[in-house]
Amino acid sequence: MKVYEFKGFPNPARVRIALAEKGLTEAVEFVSVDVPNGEHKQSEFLAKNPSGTVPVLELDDGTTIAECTAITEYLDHTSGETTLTGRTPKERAMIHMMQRRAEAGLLDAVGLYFHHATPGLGPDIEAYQCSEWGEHQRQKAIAGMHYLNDVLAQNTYLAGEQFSMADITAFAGLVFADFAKIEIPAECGHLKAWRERVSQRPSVAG
Ligand SMILES: N[C@@H](CCC(=O)N[C@@H](CS(=O)(=O)O)C(=O)NCC(=O)O)C(=O)O
Repeated sequence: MKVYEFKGFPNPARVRIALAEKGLTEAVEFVSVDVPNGEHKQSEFLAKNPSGTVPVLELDDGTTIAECTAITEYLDHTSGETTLTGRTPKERAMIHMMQRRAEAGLLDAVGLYFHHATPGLGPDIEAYQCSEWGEHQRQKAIAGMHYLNDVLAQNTYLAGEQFSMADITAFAGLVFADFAKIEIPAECGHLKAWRERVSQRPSVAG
């Protein structure tokens, strides 16, 4: 298997954490895509992922899988118990619900702020920007942090008492927030404690 990525970027980090959690890091070849210089928008990469984003998992039979949740589903079912995406119907539903809330309410909101209200990846890649929309997304990301903080006041992890794909998404969202200079509100103590807990995991600490 190959993973096309730009190391250190938030969404590729989601797949790297999932790989490490499943003990599959050594099973893949990482292929660097020069996102800052637009390689992901060239025809050769677009043939692998028409969305023009990283990461992409390429199987040995040539199948290409984009979207971190899809890649994580594949990896989770490739090695051992489905620890990241749920073992029972209820676990799976809760994990997918909380993953989507962390993705839409934090990670993607930070991404939209980055792309629309900052220079983002530069004028050659950011073909369309709307700074007002970007600023709205920054506010949405902060609201998302407060929501996740409230969830973590009741739960050890976002979907309950076990670490899951939802936590990986939220952790990447905070990585992106740091990069975009969106601070976790001081009153979000539960979110900060959860982040510290997650950052101690071998899959995250590296
Ligand atoms: N929903 C996608 C998001 C992927 C994504 O947006 N990747 C970013 C990299 S990251 O910085 O967000 O991690 C990208 O390729 N961006 C390229 C671009 O926006 O031109 C997924 O789950 O993989």
